[in-house]
Amino acid sequence: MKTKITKKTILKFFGILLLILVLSVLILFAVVIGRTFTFKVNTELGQWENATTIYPTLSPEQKKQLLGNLKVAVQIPTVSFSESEQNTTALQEFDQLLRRVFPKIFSSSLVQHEMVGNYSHLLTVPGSEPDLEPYMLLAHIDVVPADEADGWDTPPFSAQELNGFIYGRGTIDNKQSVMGILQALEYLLERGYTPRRSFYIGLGHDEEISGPQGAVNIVKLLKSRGVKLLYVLDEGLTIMDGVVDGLIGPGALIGVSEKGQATVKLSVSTPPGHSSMPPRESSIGILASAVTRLEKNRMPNLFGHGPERATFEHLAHKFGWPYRMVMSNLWLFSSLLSGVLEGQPDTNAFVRTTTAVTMFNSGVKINVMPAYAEAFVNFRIHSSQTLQEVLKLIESTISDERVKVEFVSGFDPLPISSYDEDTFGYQIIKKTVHDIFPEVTVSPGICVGNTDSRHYTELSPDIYRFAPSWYKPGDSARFHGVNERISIQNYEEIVLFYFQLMQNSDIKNLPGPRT
Ligand SMILES: CCCCCCCC/C=C\CCCCCCCC(=O)NCC(=O)O
Ligand SMILES: [Zn+2]
Ligand SMILES: [Zn+2]
Repeated sequence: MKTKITKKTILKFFGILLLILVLSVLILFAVVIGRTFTFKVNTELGQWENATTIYPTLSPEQKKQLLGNLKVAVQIPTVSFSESEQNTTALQEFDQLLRRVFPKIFSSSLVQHEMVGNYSHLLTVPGSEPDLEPYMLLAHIDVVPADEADGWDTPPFSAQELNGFIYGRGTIDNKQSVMGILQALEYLLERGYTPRRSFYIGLGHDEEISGPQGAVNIVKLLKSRGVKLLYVLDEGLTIMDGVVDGLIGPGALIGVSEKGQATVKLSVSTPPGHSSMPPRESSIGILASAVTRLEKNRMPNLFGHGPERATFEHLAHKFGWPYRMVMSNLWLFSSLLSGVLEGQPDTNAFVRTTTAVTMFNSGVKINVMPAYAEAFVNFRIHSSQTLQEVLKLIESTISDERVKVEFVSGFDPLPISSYDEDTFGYQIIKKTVHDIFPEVTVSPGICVGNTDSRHYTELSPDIYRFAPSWYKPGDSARFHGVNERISIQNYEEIVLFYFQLMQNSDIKNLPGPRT
């Protein structure tokens, strides 16, 4: 039998096709809108046990005292330049400062204090209930170098006050945590506090050069004592305010992992000669092209392959329209968001392995062709890539036999700590943020820099990187840059945060989800 294709059948076919198309668009639209108004992964827990026996407040005298202590801490130039270039005089002076300004801690029969690796500090505070697993707070004493000539508004080790801020190297990386943790403990001890849950405080003196003497030896000592930690909290991410378009109110990002690293040395050797008869390409030119290829061909955008997706999903309900629709529907809009994020250096660091050419040396005289040129490139590895994968990509991107590529140092990204409703450390940090900063939304994040806590993986699966410093537009340039500063009010909040965290950590069990 022959089928007859009439005009009517063709119109009918297209009619059905159009109907299917319209229906699909309507369904898609309904799903997107439905999720936009109902999507919330950031759940709150139910009724918390009250562990706050000492209310977090500061008297005017205490505010004056804690500020004075921070200033003196910033004035001591505890600079780490390299393993062989550390200011050991300053580190000794810092030790004396701690003993002087925290007399309760250093005289208390409760607190055990040990020096590790010569200048790092380990404090042990035993709890009244030894069965409760201990936790640990980390911070570091050393700072990166700072030169007033780079454009500081005040000398970097003067700790001067300007418009309600203390300026100085270390004010956000990381003396605010060192002093904040100890100040909180000092005030708790003054008010007769004894913890239920034991805890440790580790203050490294060489974090800025990877912690080979400080963190590494503290971990060795704790391991030799069979210590296991419920959670670890170190420096890291901060409270973002006004830096994420569309986010209503501030967001505290708790680093649940940190990026890996790879540092490679690139070098080119060519015969030297007279600059009046140069070859077509010099060693500098060949190396410059290789470095340019690395900068131009960035590592792939891997948004959604690591915990950075969870960051936006946990904040989704706090975004205004139309951002909220995007964040609640990343199954559809992930490439849109990843494209926007790669536009700024700080958000770009979230979505890919970053490439930073940090050193470039060559040449001896203006009329001599350079025999040798070298450059160092520092990569920060995204959670979903490995060191080996990155090294392969570097080779294939350079793809020039004249350029020697040598591996200098590196490590894989750190394991991802859990951030679900049953995870004690994450939930205690989140609760403490809410106690001290009620307007802040808490979300997991990836720490883009490295911290001493990366040495602690054998002691605990749950390592978090967060300090409650405010991070506002323009602040990214202050980390290791010029005009590092902290507001006086923020430093008071930091002391109260640790004061409350120590008490909150005394809670025995987490509440179940809110019903
Ligand atoms: C939702 C996205 C918002 C993006 C905001 C960017 C987050 C940046 C916030 C804080 C800076 C992170 C510093 C981390 C500590 C670094 C410690 C350090 O310097 N270590 C040495 C090293 O990494 O070389
Ligand atoms: Zn730091
Ligand atoms: Zn640093």
